[in-house]
Amino acid sequence: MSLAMDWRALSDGEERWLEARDVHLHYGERRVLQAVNLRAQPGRVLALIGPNGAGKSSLLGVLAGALQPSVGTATLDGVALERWPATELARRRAMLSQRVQLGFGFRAEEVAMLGRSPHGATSSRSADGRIVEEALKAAGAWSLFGRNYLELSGGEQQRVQLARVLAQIWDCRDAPGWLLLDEPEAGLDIAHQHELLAQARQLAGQGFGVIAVLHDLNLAARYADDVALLAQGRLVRHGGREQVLDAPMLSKIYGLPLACVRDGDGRPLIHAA
Ligand SMILES: Nc1ncnc2c1ncn2[C@@H]1O[C@H](COP(=O)(O)OP(=O)(O)OP(=O)(O)O)[C@@H](O)[C@H]1O
Repeated sequence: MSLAMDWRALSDGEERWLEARDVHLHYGERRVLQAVNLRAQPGRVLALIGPNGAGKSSLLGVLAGALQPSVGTATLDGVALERWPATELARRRAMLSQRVQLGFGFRAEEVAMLGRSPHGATSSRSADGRIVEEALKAAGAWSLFGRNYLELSGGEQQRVQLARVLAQIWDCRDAPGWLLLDEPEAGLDIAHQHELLAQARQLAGQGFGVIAVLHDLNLAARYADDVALLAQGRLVRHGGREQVLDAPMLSKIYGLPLACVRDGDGRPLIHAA
């Protein structure tokens, strides 16, 4: 994989992060997020965890610029997301949503090519074709080349969608790209779950910022650098995975007795006690 990351040469003083600043979000009368302050750093994987309905997808939507907070703001590089030109923002961050419906029988590579649409004026067809090939390979979807998307299994479709979002931010050059994943492991078998998150880790190693909503605490323990725990719309804890994946705290938040053991590499493994 070849990714140019000239942004590393930028001065340390630059605000190169994705941030929620005092974010409140309401759906009508329903209060979904309250006073959330969260800063995600490029080069790291941040897992958003918490019970059903805690507000994880909503927060991801705010950080993607897809949802406008009722109060507060989300910023990229210190600039409010709503002030970013749509095309510029699309080149910098890509979001893999939980359920992506497609009405047409596109082939897998055509779906991945949709990720290149924000680059129309600045990228050649041959460059786009090469990037789509690399993205399909990175997403474990190269074997699906030529297949009708509507005839793929849910997990196969998920891998093609991952290729689409990878293709969207593949060639970020001037600043770190951001990959926002909403329950990316849903519908994937265990091998592909680990493959996807290993890929996310690899991208973080190359300077991308990755934020993933994860229900599986052990995937978070294995692949995340940082973890943000949400409950009832509030950010309960945010920090390194060792700090946040704390069995007593998680037991309280999830309402289930949980215990923590260590795997052979010393990483926490959370299980029902
Ligand atoms: N479009 C909407 N209209 C009204 N309420 C909504 C809407 N979307 C989400 N909600 C509500 O907002 C709250 C937070 O939802 P959200 O999907 O962000 O939670 P979550 O932590 O991602 O949940 P899950 O783990 O179940 O996916 C829930 O109570 C949900 O019912």
